[in-house]
Amino acid sequence: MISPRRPSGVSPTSNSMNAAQQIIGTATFTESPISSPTAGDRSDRLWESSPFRHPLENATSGETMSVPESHDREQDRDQPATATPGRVRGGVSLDVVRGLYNSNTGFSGLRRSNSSVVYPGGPPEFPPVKKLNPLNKKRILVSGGAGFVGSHLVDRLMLMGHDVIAIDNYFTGSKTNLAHWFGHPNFEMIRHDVVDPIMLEVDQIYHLACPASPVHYQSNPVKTLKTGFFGTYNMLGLAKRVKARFLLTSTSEVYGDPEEHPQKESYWGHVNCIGPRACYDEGKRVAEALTYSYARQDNVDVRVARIFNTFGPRMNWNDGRVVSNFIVQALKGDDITIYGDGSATRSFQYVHDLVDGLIALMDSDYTEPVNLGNPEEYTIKQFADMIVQLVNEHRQRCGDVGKTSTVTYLPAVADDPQKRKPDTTRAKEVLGWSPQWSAVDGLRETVAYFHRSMQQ
Ligand SMILES: O=C(O)[C@H]1O[C@H](OP(=O)(O)OP(=O)(O)OC[C@H]2O[C@@H](n3ccc(=O)[nH]c3=O)[C@H](O)[C@@H]2O)[C@H](O)[C@@H](O)[C@@H]1O
Repeated sequence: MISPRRPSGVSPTSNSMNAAQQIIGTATFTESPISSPTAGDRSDRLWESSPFRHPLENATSGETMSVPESHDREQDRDQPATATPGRVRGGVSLDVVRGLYNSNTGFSGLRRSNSSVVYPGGPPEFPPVKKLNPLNKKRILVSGGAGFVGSHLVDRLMLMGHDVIAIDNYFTGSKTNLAHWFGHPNFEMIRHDVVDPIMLEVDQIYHLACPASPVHYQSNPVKTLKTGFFGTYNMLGLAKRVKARFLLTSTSEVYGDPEEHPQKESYWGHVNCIGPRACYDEGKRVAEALTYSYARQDNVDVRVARIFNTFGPRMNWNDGRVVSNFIVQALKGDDITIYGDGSATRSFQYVHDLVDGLIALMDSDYTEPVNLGNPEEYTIKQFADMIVQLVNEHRQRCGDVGKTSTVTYLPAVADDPQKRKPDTTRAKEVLGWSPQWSAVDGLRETVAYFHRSMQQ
């Protein structure tokens, strides 16, 4: 394990003195929980012990869902994630989190602040953030904060009561994803491209900025490589200067088309360094190399998450990745486009699990790479069948009659990894983290989100 040398007197977990400490010294404050129906229980790990309902028997809504016949549950027996957590990390209510991406949120900060400088309808209404003891309140930078994963991370950190600065160049991110925080005193949004340096005072840096969809990152491969190298270099330089803890969001793509299955963190990978995916895969590999070089040479306090396929609300319709492509195609009744023969495999994790894992990793002492993914593995054909079935069931519930999609096979894409499944033993051991959402359960919410977005 790499153990960066720290200045004496700085504990490994406290990082450097946080911004709040610098301002208010040692005054003591009492933290108050967020004002939600379930407020009062502030355990970060409540979801780990709660007797949650099985996701396929949603007692609240009365909905039931059948597991697609084509998916062999046996293959998941090592990691059955079959619970829908009622809360997510940070003692935050899942209902509050959901409210931030569902249209009927009632949180109208942007609308009201824009209506008039004197707020005729009252002051802006924001989602309920925790009031943190300033000793625990951190100033946190999220690069790529307006993107799909970044915006969910910003939501969570804001609800937990931290000061959050999001930077984004809006190449794939969108201001709309964070509009509910505009004007909040704990939040700042900066248009900035990480390939250029930026000066900020922060305690923690979550470095997410980089397009992740093969369609996007291959559209400008030189820019993708610049983002991988210079973006990470600039964020690490900032971390070094202000002694912030730095977390790199790396990827399962560092394993390339793997010859080891499932993939452990110790696997060095099988990447074609001159292929069409190299701009992303090698960009992330050099980002990891830079990260550990700064740790060894300059004592930067680093964390590295290797993220496996992730999906959820706020994915772009035109993202180009398999989850959004298949859901949009199925909702429209269009053909489901399988590249190749459909035998390639992927393992899909819901975005809330990923955010839980990122925060757990940042707050841990562990400095080596950690896989964050859901080991539930599907062939792409199984996945297509499952999406068609989930979309049909959703439409039936909504009384929305539509054409059922059929599958069409297109030529395989170059260097497409043939199998992918995370070994999450390390995350379980060092973070106490494992996915809480089954793919089916997350997909059900995602299908509902895309359907609502289409109707709007
Ligand atoms: O979703 C992610 O998190 C990952 O997405 C991509 O990796 P990849 O697994 O290739 O993602 P997809 O483009 O979603 O492809 C998954 C599989 O579905 C197939 N696919 C995709 C889209 C489609 O319309 N049809 C289809 O058959 C692909 O050929 C591939 O076999 C990125 O390269 C990763 O960095 C990122 O972490």
